[in-house]
This record gives sequence, C-alpha cells and structure tokens, in this order.
Amino acid sequence: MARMSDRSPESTAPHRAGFACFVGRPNAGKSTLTNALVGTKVAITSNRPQTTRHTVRGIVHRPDAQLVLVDTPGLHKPRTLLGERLNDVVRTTWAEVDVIGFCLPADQKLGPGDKFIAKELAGIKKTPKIAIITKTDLVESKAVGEQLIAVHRLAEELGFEWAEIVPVSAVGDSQVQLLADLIAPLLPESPPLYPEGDLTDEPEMVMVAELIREAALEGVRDELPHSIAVVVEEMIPRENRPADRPLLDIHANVYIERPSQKGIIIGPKGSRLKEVGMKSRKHIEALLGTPVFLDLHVKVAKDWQRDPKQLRKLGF
Ligand SMILES: Nc1nc2c(ncn2[C@@H]2O[C@H](COP(=O)(O)OP(=O)(O)OP(=O)(O)O)[C@@H](O)[C@H]2O)c(=O)[nH]1
Repeated sequence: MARMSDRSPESTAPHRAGFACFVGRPNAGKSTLTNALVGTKVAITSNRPQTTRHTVRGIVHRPDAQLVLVDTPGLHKPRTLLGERLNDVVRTTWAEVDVIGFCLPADQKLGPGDKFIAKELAGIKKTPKIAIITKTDLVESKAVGEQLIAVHRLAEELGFEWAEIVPVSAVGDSQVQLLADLIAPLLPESPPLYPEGDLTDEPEMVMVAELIREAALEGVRDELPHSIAVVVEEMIPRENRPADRPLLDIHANVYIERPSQKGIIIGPKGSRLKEVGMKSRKHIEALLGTPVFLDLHVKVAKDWQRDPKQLRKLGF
C-alpha cells in the first residue's frame, strides 16, 4: 500500500550497493556470466577448468544499484598447496559477500561436485543464495525445467531455500538482465562503492598477467594444464615519445615448473612465444587503450605450485 502513494518506485527507492560472487564447479560458466553482466572482458574465461586464479571484480553500474562481482576460483578437492589456498580464498569470499550466485550448467546433471558446494552453501546461513541455471542455450526448455526442479530439491534436502532460481544464457544473452534485477534488491542500502566508469579494481598488472597467461595456455592446455604462472615485472611509458604516439613497455615473465616445458611454450625457433606475445599484446592494448611493447621471458620456477615462497612471489 505504501507503494501506491510513492511518486514512482524509481525516484523513492533507496540506492543499493554491495558484493556478489558466483560459485560453482569448474566450467560452470561463472566468468562468462560475469563478463555478460559487466559488458566487457574483465574475467578470464576458458573452456578448461580452473582458469580463474585471481579474484577479479566486475562492477555493474545501474541507476538504482551498484553490483560488485567478485569472481572466485572453483572450490575443488585440494591436491596441492595452491589448491588449498584457492579453497580458502573461496570460503573467505563467501562469508563476506551480500549475495551468492550458485552456477549450475543446464547441460549437465547435478553431480557430487555440485552437492559438495551446496553443502558448504547450506552452512552460510545469513547470505541469500541464488541458484543460476547457466548455458540454457545448450538444451531444450524441458531439460531446463527438470534442472530447476532438481536444483530446488537439492536445497530442500540440505534444509535451506534459494532466494531465487533463475535460468540464464550468458552466450545467448538471455535473462542476464533479469539476474541483475533479482540481485539488486538483495544488496544493502548504500551509495555507490566505486566511481562510475570503474569496471574492475583488479590492479592493471594482474589483469595484464592474466591476459598473457590465457594466451600462453591456448593450444597447450593438455600438456601444461596448471603449470603456467605469469608475473608482470614492470609497465613503464617509453621515454621521448611524441605525445600523440605513446608506447608502454611491459616486461613479463612466464613461469613454468620444469625445464622440459620450456620447449612447449617457446616453440620451434621461438615461434610459439612470438604468437603468444602478439595475441596477448592485442588484448592488452584493448584493455589499456595504448600501444604496447611486450617483452616476454620464459623462466623455470621449479614446482612452484608446491612451494609457499614461490607461491607468494607469484601472487597466490
Ligand atoms: N553455450 C554456452 N556456453 C557457455 C555459456 N557460459 C559459458 N559457456 C562456456 O563454458 C565454458 C566455461 O565457461 P567459464 O565462464 O570459463 O566457466 P567458469 O565457471 O568461470 O570456469 P572456471 O574458471 O574453470 O571455474 C567456456 O567454454 C564458455 O564459453 C553459455 O551461456 N552458453
């Protein structure tokens, strides 16, 4: 009733702002959904699991709300120190956000991985949880319906309720906007947390490193699944350039775990590394909006995934 006397819901509704994160098993479509919501490429996607190593935030600016998306790596059975650290990052993130979106691909039956995550979610009582059925473009609507029921039951069995269940397709741009509409009212009343125009608060160097890593993994994922780390050592504007022709020098190291992997990355006569450089340079230039000179070096950091000192150095 109160609403009836309002001049318009838009003008009187309080502004809301807060954090949301998408969780789900590897390859569930979290990064792609983040990109679709934010409208620009900020998180790194791949068709291989566990590419999202760093917490990347995309920011959705709306007149009524500001939604800060925290993209976390998938929770998985830890086999290495890196795996354990990643799981800790995920849990800490979950406890801090205002809304959790649980991504479940429409084209796959619920499995032990989903149940494992759902059980963890059940333990986080206060935070509203939205179930997001992703990749709906891959299946018929009947299968989406069946997945909706299965997902509803999953929460029921674990003694909690979803704040919403929403089917989306990030690739087909279906219901992505609706998802933002459903998340917005769940955020606390607050002025915007970030200035308009900000898409991410991830340091540029980290994003540049991710773009290089993505290019370096292209085509060799089977041989080097999780063995590549990239560190940007420096980014400095080239001196004595005319004002209308700036150039940014970027020096980065590509770390691998064993000397035997060097050849795979570098390729015959350095051809592959050259290609990695060219590809990632294009993306970096698009991201930073300036011409770039990219200097890549391949280094061996022995067993970096298992060594706490190396992990710290590589930013984990
Ligand atoms: N057809 C279709 N494919 C999708 C959709 N969303 C994501 N994908 C594909 O699914 C794969 C995994 O998507 P990501 O967004 O990288 O998944 P993720 O959950 O972030 O994966 P991790 O980083 O491994 O945790 C990629 O090949 C995407 O192109 C969608 O809506 N429709």
